[in-house]
Amino acid sequence: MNEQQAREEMVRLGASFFQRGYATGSAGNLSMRLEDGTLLATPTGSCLGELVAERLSKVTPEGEWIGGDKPSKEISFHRAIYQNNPECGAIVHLHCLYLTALSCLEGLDSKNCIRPFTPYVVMRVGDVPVVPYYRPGDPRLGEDLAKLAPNYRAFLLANHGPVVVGKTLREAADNTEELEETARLIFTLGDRPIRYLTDDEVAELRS
Ligand SMILES: O=C(CO)COP(=O)(O)O
Ligand SMILES: [Zn+2]
Repeated sequence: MNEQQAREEMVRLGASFFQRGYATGSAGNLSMRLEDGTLLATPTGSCLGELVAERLSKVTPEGEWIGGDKPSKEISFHRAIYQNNPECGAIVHLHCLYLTALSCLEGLDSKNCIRPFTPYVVMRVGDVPVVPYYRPGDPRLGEDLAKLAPNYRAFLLANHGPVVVGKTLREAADNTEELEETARLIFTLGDRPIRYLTDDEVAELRS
């Protein structure tokens, strides 16, 4: 995918998230790694429903802003993930309703906040560790994500929302939606006893 195609894909998927209620107001940010290693990211304060291809931010892997509008305040955690996961080609961060609600619960398992009860999360994403709460834009988000990045494809920022990686923006978007639907199932099931997948069932999905 060339740079122009990447820009158009980011605008299209941002609008798709916004139109379907996964993104509201100016919350959330998206990024992609271009073929030459530079990063394309949504500008700070931008509405994902109204992105403009020519105004998307360009940033070097070292963090220098080289084009477009001022990048997201979370660009440092996006960079931290790219630097520590060579397979990562795109990142989605949203404040979508159910995953953000999950991120506000006490007592989450910080190694994996979504104990498997449906197969697709296991097949597409795997375990989802929790990053402790820091204010948006805090450099400690990047420090913690840098350590987790080599081993996971999604993360939940406590009291904030999900961060999901993919080889492509499409893959990161699909995985975000899978996780959001799973969080919705968690709240839909509520206090009813869940039959979680057994260790053998999870192992079969991972193999
Ligand atoms: O989600 C956000 C902060 O966590 C939005 O911030 P930006 O508008 O700077 O991308
Ligand atoms: Zn955020």
